[in-house]
Amino acid sequence: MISVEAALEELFALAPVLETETVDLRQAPGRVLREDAVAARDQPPFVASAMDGYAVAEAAPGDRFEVIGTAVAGKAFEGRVGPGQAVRIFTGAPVPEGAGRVVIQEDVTRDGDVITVCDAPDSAAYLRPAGNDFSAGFRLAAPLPLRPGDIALLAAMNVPRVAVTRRPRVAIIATGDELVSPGEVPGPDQIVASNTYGLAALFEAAGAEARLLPIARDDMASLRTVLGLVEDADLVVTVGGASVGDHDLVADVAAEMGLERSFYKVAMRPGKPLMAGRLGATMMIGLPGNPVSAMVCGHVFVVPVLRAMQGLGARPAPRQRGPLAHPLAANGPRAHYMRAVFAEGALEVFERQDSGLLSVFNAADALVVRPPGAGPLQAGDTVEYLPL
Ligand SMILES: Nc1nc2c(c(=O)[nH]1)N[C@H]1C(S)=C(S)[C@@H](COP(=O)(O)OP(=O)(O)OC[C@H]3O[C@@H](n4cnc5c(N)ncnc54)[C@H](O)[C@@H]3O)O[C@H]1N2
Ligand code: MOO
Repeated sequence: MISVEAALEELFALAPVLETETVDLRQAPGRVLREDAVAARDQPPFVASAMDGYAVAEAAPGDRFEVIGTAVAGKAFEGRVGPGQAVRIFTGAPVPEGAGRVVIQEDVTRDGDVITVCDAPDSAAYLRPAGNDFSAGFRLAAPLPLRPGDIALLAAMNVPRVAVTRRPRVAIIATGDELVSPGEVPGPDQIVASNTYGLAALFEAAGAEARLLPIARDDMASLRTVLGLVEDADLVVTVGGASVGDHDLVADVAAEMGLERSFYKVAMRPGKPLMAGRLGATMMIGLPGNPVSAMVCGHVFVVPVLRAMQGLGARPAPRQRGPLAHPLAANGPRAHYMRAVFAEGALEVFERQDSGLLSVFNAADALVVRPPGAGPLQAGDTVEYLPL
């Protein structure tokens, strides 16, 4: 049995960094930028008005100006504003030459082509200098997982296509005679496969392309057949059949198919019977079948692997620190990832930690991490946790 940290190192060693591809900005959200993107021009490219009003050289209370033209967003006023003159201007319009400020329309009265500034005008200039947001040469540095704000910025930079990592292709295999797919009618001894669906969602949120293969039955031939469908996946994730029971066949079949095993069994709870290796060109991770074990291992191991594959570096899932709401007993020899919820800023660890309880996992905001052999804790003590 190896530690969680050692298992992660082994997994990173198995995970290739995938090649890049160029995609349109609309296909880029959630992808990992792999080459710096550079702005070709300033934004705004000209001095722009920040408000609707009148562009003037300068203004004092009671000043009068003759309105000599109009500047709108998309069409500048071609000319100069001289002393005693004003240009009607709208938000986003280029500020005409000679103008030193914009007086907002709320601060003037207008009579025909003459405006008069009120007694106490707003003193702000309401000019946005050229390059106020960013200048030509501004760069978004890779590697970077692209969030909605990055997409907006790239569009403003006039970068229509970006180099991103190809999505990792993950094939997911559920194993077990007891399983049917959601929507099927289970027999009296059967249950509905769940964690593979949750894992597919988790992997997709981490940037992967997830494919659910048919459920493998608890016999070697069926497992062999389904493992044969993995095709061009970068990673195959099996679920269940990983433990010591007579029907836990994944390790045997994978070995027979040429698996070079990196490790089997990790000192953690839940998730002990975790396995990993290389099957031909494909990385393989065997997750335990208990629904919560599979999901916890998805967060702790598979998502960091998917991030590494996308060029984000070999790093464990980021942890945070927070106070406990109540005392916690000493931990055993395996790292314990405990389902917990935030209540008034403190972490409440659920009483029920059985790895079959998806409803509890789903109610959790956090996995409180208890290191192997950690001593008892008091209410208010700080613990590390993985946000969910
Ligand atoms: N004698 C021992 N028994 C067990 C040990 C052990 O060390 N000695 N380990 C326990 C631990 S810890 C876990 S975790 C499980 C892992 O077992 P497997 O990975 O072999 O998983 P299965 O036996 O196939 O299934 C366990 C459980 O999960 C349900 N399951 C499986 N796949 C799915 C799925 N896709 N969706 C929903 N539920 C699924 C399955 O029906 C079982 O109830 O072993 C313990 N036993
Ligand atoms: O590893 Mo098992 O996951 O403790 O339930």
